[in-house]
Amino acid sequence: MDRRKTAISVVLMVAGAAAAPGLAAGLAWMTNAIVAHDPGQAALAGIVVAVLAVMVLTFGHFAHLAYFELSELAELDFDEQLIALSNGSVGIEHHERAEHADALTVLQQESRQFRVGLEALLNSIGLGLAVALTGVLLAMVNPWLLLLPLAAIPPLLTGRAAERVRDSARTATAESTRVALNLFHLSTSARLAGELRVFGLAGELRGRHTRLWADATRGLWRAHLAATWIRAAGQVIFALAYVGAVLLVVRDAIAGRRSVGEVVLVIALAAQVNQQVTTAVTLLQDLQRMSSAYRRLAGIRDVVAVAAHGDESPPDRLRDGIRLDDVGFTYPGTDAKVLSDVNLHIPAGATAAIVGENGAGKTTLVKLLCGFYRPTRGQVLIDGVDMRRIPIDAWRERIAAGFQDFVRYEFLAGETVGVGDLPRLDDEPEIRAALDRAQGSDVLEHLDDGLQTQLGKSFADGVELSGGQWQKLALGRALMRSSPLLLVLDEPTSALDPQAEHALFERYAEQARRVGEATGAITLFVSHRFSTVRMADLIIVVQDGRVVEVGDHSTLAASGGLYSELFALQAKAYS
Ligand SMILES: Nc1ncnc2c1ncn2[C@@H]1O[C@H](COP(=O)(O)OP(=O)(O)OP(=O)(O)O)[C@@H](O)[C@H]1O
Repeated sequence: MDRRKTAISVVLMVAGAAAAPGLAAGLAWMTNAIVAHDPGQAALAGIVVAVLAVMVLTFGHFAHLAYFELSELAELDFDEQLIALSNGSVGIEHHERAEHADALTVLQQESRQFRVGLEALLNSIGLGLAVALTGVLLAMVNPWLLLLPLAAIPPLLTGRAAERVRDSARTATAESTRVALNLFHLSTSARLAGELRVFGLAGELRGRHTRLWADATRGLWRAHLAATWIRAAGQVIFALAYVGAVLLVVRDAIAGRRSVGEVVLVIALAAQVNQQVTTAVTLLQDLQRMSSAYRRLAGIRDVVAVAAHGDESPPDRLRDGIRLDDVGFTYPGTDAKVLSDVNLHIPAGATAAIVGENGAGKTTLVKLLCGFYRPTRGQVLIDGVDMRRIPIDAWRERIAAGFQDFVRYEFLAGETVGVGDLPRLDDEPEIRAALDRAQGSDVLEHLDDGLQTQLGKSFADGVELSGGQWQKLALGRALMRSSPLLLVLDEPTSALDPQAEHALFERYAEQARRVGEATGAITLFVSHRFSTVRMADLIIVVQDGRVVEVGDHSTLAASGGLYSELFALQAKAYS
């Protein structure tokens, strides 16, 4: 930040604000000189008035130019804090809470408020000086006139009350706004355009979007209306005081106790007090909005800042493996038990597959192992140590993961893979090796600049990939870390055809077993394809949130249980 620019802006603003009461005094001087038929004094006063008028009219704008950069930085800083807080938590539980989502929505909308609030803070310095000068000049004419600024208190109070009304309306309408924004995103995303056309959903989504905005707007409009009445009541009180002040001086002037210049001075100053009050109310609102935005930010920070406590380090290598001891789980804000009575041992070095029907709880199990959520019952033991005792950041450094709903990072192709292990972001040989392990090297053949190709439609020359190609890069990213204790693959190959998935896992499982023998690393994958699942050392069958069968393919296939049923169904479908 440029300190010189900030200093210049403060000086310009203070000078511009102080010039306003000076202008009133200059007008009084000029009027008296004219009444006294003194052309020299009148001309001099005229020049002073003109200069002050120019200062009043222009300095504020120049000051704004200078502190523009400062406001930009404030807004940027706010956005960065919001991004950091959105991703800075240990788990992701708070993302499920409606009040957290509401606070985030309001904050996203209020981002500009930090710029405005900062400008308000700077402007209040100038305003404070102008109010002080105005007070001194008024007191010089008649100390009773000092009561005039007191009449400014009711509008200030009503202004605050009005802003509170508007703020609670913003919170109350946050959900509608959030859902409407989501619909807007759905309706304008290029990726989803095809599906919307096929189902002819554009009109339906637009209709829902319009209804939600209308709901939100109605709520906000009612609050604005109430706020306007509240504010007007305060302004009326001030207007009465203004009329009283002018009458007081006019009466004195008629009685010959005041000069015409003093009448002009009081009229001009009283008008300025009115304006100062209006400005103060606006500034106060801006400051109030900024402070409530900061309060919300602090609230989010509290929710997010669940300390990454724990006094145990993750083991260098797994010896026993991972155990789930009587684990149960319910998503925050819901009542339904998604996992119950899960008792499971995944031995060190194993390649394990989780199978089960849609909604059985497979991904939830994976999320608990990644530490996104804590079990609501029981414990997850890593080599006998309760996972709660291992700082989650340290645990995450030792896991790697590929998810079905992976992220399409619009980076250079190499970086898209390299972010899987940030210290090796640009390590081309490692990136190529990871892609090779993911059997994704063929993606590079379609890219003119290989790993240096810019991906993504946000860039004019960015290359768009197919779903399967994006997924291969995501899988490469999951395989970037060289020595994770746990590699989780939650349907990361769903966009590949079954043969390709089978080939990939066959090769991968072999490597995983070799690495697993050396480091005890566990590979855990979720797949609906039994041709892949059958390769696992251990198959975990989940049904309605419970682990109902555990074993290898041949044992489970022969047992006549759920696994053999599902396996037979799929085998029949393919034959
Ligand atoms: N964030 C969430 N909040 C509340 N409930 C959830 C959440 N995510 C999943 N659920 C519920 O938990 C249950 C298990 O979901 P989960 O995603 O673990 O199933 P899954 O076995 O991985 O299914 P699929 O094969 O369809 O991916 C489902 O009933 C689902 O509705």
